Amino acid sequence: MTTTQAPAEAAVSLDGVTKVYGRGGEAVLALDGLSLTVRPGEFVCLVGASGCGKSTLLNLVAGLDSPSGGEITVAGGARPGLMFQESALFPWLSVGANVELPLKLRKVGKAERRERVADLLRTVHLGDFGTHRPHQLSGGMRQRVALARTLALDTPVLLMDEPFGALDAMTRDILHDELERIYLERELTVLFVTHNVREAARLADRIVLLSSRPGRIIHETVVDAPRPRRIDAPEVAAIAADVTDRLRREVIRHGQ
Ligand SMILES: Nc1ncnc2c1ncn2[C@@H]1O[C@H](COP(=O)(O)OP(=O)(O)OP(=O)(O)O)[C@@H](O)[C@H]1O
Repeated sequence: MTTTQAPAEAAVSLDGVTKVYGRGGEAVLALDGLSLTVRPGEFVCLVGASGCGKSTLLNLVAGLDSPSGGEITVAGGARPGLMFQESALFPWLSVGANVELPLKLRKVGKAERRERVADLLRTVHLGDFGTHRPHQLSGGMRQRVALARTLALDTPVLLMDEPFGALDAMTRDILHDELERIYLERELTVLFVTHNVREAARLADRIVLLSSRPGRIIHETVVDAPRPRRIDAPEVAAIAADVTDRLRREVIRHGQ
């Protein structure tokens, strides 16, 4: 595994990262010499056609899999927190116990755990739901719990793989506001995968567009519109339209 100390100016860096699944005639080249530096406190959204290697990239940075070539560095050697489209909560545990789990695993004492869980649930506006079970919550609330659980890891780097992809537009909109508030308050670094170009323009400091497989970076857009942005703001729409055009050209070029 090539997760080592990142240079001071990078929270996450990928240097010439290649990922091949399988071998021989069956081999799939998912990422092809991809280099990317994410600065501390930066919010980077990754967009690209289906199957271009976005989840592969996040899984490699999360340390769930190893690159076939190249190097990945994460600041401080800390393991980033990872959130998916599915909340992946333990259904037999209460909301509070789900959030408490990372603290328990780190052997945080009972009194401090209780305090931290209450604080984290308040942070995601679920202060009154600690004793509920995940199935009693809506999809948006479950993603809030998943976010609280990820924050309990105390990691400065958050990796998010389509975390709001299964939610309705209104819930997603509210969660954009919540995530942005938490990201700013806690000075997090976020690497966020999405199919939704508008969502990327709403949230990102920088949108990184990947080619169709094998994934390479084909364009980067710096989004300097002030925060908070509305998803229907003209500047968000203009950026989304530009990125969508580029993505469409790439999908056509690739013959999908
Ligand atoms: N374990 C695996 N074994 C073989 N091929 C894989 C494996 N995981 C992913 N792939 C392939 O690697 C490519 C990249 O997959 P990945 O899931 O990273 O893409 P993605 O951009 O996240 O896709 P989507 O947008 O559809 O979620 C795809 O062609 C996929 O089929």
